[in-house]
This record gives sequence, structure tokens and C-alpha cells, in this order.
Amino acid sequence: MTLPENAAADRTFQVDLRGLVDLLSHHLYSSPRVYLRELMQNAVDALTARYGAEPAAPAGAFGIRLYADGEVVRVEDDGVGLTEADVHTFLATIGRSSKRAERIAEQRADFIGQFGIGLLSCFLVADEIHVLSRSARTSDAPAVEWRGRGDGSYTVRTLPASARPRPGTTVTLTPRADAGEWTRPTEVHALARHFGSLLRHPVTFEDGTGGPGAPVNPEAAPWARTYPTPGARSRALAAYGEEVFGFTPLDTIELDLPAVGLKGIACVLPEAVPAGRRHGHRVHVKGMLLSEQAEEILPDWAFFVRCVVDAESLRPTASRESLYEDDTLAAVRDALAERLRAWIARAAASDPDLLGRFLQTHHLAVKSLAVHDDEILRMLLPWLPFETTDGHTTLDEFARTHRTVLVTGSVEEFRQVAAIASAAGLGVVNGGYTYDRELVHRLPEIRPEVSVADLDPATLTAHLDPVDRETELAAAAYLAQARDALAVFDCDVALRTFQPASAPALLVDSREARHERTRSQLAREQEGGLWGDILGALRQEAPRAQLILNQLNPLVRTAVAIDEPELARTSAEALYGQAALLSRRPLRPAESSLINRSFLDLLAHALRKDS
Ligand SMILES: Nc1ncnc2c1ncn2[C@@H]1O[C@H](COP(=O)(O)OP(=O)(O)OP(=O)(O)O)[C@@H](O)[C@H]1O
Repeated sequence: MTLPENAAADRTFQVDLRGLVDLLSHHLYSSPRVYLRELMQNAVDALTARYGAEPAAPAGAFGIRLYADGEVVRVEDDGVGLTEADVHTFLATIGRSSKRAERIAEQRADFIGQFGIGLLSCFLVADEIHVLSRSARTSDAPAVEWRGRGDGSYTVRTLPASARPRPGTTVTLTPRADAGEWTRPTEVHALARHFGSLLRHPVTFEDGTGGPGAPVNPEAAPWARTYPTPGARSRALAAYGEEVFGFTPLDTIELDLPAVGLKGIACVLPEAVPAGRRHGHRVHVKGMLLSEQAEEILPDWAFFVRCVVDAESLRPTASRESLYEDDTLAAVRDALAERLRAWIARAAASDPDLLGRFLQTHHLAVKSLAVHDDEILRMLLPWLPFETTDGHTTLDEFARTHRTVLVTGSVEEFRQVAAIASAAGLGVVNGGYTYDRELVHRLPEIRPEVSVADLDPATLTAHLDPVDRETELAAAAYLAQARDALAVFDCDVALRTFQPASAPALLVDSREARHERTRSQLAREQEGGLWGDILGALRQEAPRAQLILNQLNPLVRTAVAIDEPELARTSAEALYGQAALLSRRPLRPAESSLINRSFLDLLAHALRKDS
């Protein structure tokens, strides 16, 4: 049977290599410099495969040599090499990787690469990739030469074994003129150190001037070295943290998760950072630097540390610049968070000095952490600093003198009541800062003998002593005039005695009350209209402000005896203005003009009296 002329025939996709390289350079890789990382990573994987095939080979027997002289960049390895068939299958087929083949499934996790696209990154800096390889799998394997070009064409030649006496692979690039920035000898050396300083195979660099190859990774990772004493170890780790991050860590926490072959350090920042600001961590996978900005290895709350880690089993994404969000990563994040908690717990239990320095710098971070983390709360709440009527102190210290801890809802309310509450012997904590009120309320969970209550200004007035009946009666006329003068502010006036005697008046007013007054004022202005009705319907029992005059204060005693009505009004307004200023809340325009007016009236009165 013959097919009809227009029958569908199987065809093969064509790949426009230039378009693909353009895609990689603009959307996958952060900079053309990654070409060197990809070449080094292929060399590392080739060494891993060779050790897999020759397990008896001594460690350090095979290595990687880099070369850059300004004309060419070369990466040479003693790895497993490629046969001619491998070259066709793996080098010349985009998306095909020897590291995914079924027969090495159990070994797959040992490799860094797996996508079969890394080599293409060389086209970011060169138009041609030259590979000379000899397979280590058979002793008589010939050398194979492959030239791949950016236009998608390639050639393959077999050469006598003498063209490459030892097994392994050499990749040579002749950089384009515009790629000098990433291919100059000094830059190649710097990039090699940047990406490869923690690689476990010997890596050297030569710049073509004839000197011996300079080691790129002369020492093992600082956590993998042995030290004469634990002190020497922690000093070396701190020095490494400083070298990598450029700050002297407040402390260095060693990280070790054998299940995923992760080792490294967390450096505690010596300075506070705004809560929620996330820091990038340096993540190496099998020694190769993957990312300097990986955020995903620690939870949000851990913003007081920056880490350097090297892990065996974290999976890089295709760009190799971040990590796959998989179960392993989630487990690593949890385990590292646990390590940080354990460090805090140890400091709390046995190193008060370190804990003090840590909290002084990072108390905000710890507070944000304690809100969601019961364990941290239990460990650290007693040590955290709060603003109180006894000054800045820890809750534990504060609760020793105040079995009932009162807490304000805002900074403003704390400012209004602090001096008077403390004179009245009340213990008040400023709950106005982020997390503070919530945390203070949880104090009884760890100190059951302490009780905590919200303090609003009205509660405070209840703690002030009333004056005796006679004094109240004598002041009644003045108080009535004062109430009348201050009615525009919806403010009541009362007479009490309280310490300190130097404070003439206290204005107790909550933000809620002020909002309610603004609402009812608007309702009055809009009376009859739609808005007036709506606002009127919302009317609640408006909490009024209260001006509490202090009978112990000499000025108030004189004021309540004034029999001149105008002066009585002005003095009440002035007392209100002064108390409003002391409360440090923003003044309304009417209050500012009241202060202004009463000041001028009093001045005029004083001058009249003198003349
Ligand atoms: N130095 C080398 N030695 C031996 N084989 C190599 C070497 N470089 C590349 N190859 C072969 O070429 C294939 C393709 O390499 P390429 O870098 O494009 O992808 P990959 O490393 O497999 O995966 P990834 O895209 O994740 O890097 C590799 O799978 C490997 O078989």
C-alpha cells in the first residue's frame, strides 16, 4: 500500500543553536562568566566517573588543570574521557547527558550536571568549542577530536592515541574579542578560585608565562581540616567567615548534617539588620560554588546569620544558580533552623556573655522569632529587653518587682502614663513596639506567678487617689469652667492627687477615643446629609479624653482658687496644652492654636499685672 501524497510523515525538530544560546545567556545564566564553572563542573563529574570506574585509584591521583594566556582558555582533566560514540551521543546532542543514563542510576546523585546543556554556555564567550578526549574505559582507546560551532555544525575526527597520551578531556576555547572581561588570565584565575576553592580534587591554574601551576584550592574547606585545639578551630572558622563575608562574626556556628553530607558555618551578623531582610547564603554543591545569594536554605526568621555550606545531595536547578525546592531542601532548612535554635539554647544556658551581646544586637529578630516559636519564647523571653517604667530592662528583672505587669497598647499611651504610673508604684511595659505587647502577654506561660494586664489610660486613673470632699467642693467652680473651656475637645476634667507633685496635669486619651471623637465631629458637621446619618448610626459611647489635674501641684492649687473667669479658662487651656505636649502625640490644629492663644493671653495677663 502506498501512502497518499499528503500523508503525515515523521520529521525531526530542528534546533536553532544561536537562538538557544541567546536564551541561555539572557534567561538562564546570570553572567557569561558561568562558562568556566560549567567547564570545571564537567571536569569534576568526569573525575567522579573515573573514580567510580577505578575505585582503587588513590585520592588526588587525578586532577584538573586550567590554562589561560589571553589567547585561549583551556580546561584539562584526567577524568573518564569520551569515546567517539560518546562524542556523538553526548557532546553533539543538546539535552543529552551521560549522567542521566539508566546504567548509572545509582551513581547519578554523585554528579553535579544532569541536563546536557552546560557545555553550550561556552558559546557565551567563544564561537567554537574544541574538545580533545581519550576514554579511560579501554587502554587502547584512540583520541577523539570534536569541534562544535555556534552555528550548530560540528566535526569529529579520531586521532592516534599519541595525540593525547593520557586518558581525560581537554576543552579549549578561543574567546571572542568582546569576551575579554571573562577570559583574561587574571580573571580566569579569579573565577576558578571563586567557583572552585572548595573542590575536593586538585585544581591548578597556569597563565602561560612558564611558571608552575598555581593551586586553585590549596587547602581543604576550613571545617574539613584538623586543628590542634577547639579554640584554634573556632578562630579559623571565624576567620574564614570574615574572608568570605567581609565582617567579623559575632559568633560562628558549625553546621553538620551527615544525612545530606552538608557541612559549613553560620556567621552571626555583628550588626542588627531590619527584620525581614533576607540574606543570601553561599551554597556549594560537591565543592562547586552554586550560589552566593541562596535564601532558601534557612527560614525567614534566621536573618541574623549568613551561612557558607557545602552539600552533597542538594539539587541545583539547570542554571546551577539556585536549588530545587524539594523535600530534601525542606528537610535541610528544618535541620539548619534546629541548629540555630540549639545554639541560642546553649548560649542561654551557659554563655550569658555571648547571649547578652547577641540580644543587644538582634533582639528584634529574636522577638519576631519568639512570637511563632514556643521553644525560643521559653528560652529567651525572660532575657529580652523591653522599655518599662523601670527603664530598659529584661522582663525577668521587671517581674521580680512587679507581680502584675501592665502593658500599654501604643508607644504614645506609654509616654502619657509612664511617669505617673511609676510614681504610683505601677509596673508598666511599653507594648507599642512590634511584637512587644504580644510577647509580654505570654510571660505568664513561663512565669506563672506573674499576671499581665492591658493598661489603658482609664485603668490608670482608677489608680490615682481622689481628693477629699472639701477640696473637691472648693474646686467645683473652677472645674466647671475648665470643662466648659475644653468641651470642644470632648475632654472631661477631674481633680486627683498623684506623684510626682511636679506634674500639674495628666491628659489621658487613647487613639481609639480620638478616632471616635473625629467621627462624631464629622457626623455633626454633616448633620441631615447622607454621611451624617451613616456616621451618626455608627456612634458609640464616645470615650472621652480626661484632663486630670494634680492637687499636689502648687500651680494647680493656685489655679483652682482663681475667681476671675477669663483667667480660669485660660489657665485650664494652658494646663491642657501643656499636658497634650507632654503626651508627645501629634497635636491637632485646634490644639496648637489653643496653646498659642493661651500662652499669649497669659503673657498679656502677666504684663498687665506688672504694669
Ligand atoms: N570534561 C568532560 N569529560 C567527559 N565528558 C564530558 C566532559 N564534558 C562534557 N562531557 C560529556 O558531555 C555531556 C554534556 O555536557 P554538558 O555540560 O552539556 O551537560 P551535563 O554536564 O551532562 O549536564 P548539565 O547541563 O547539567 O551541565 C556530559 O553529560 C558528558 O557526557
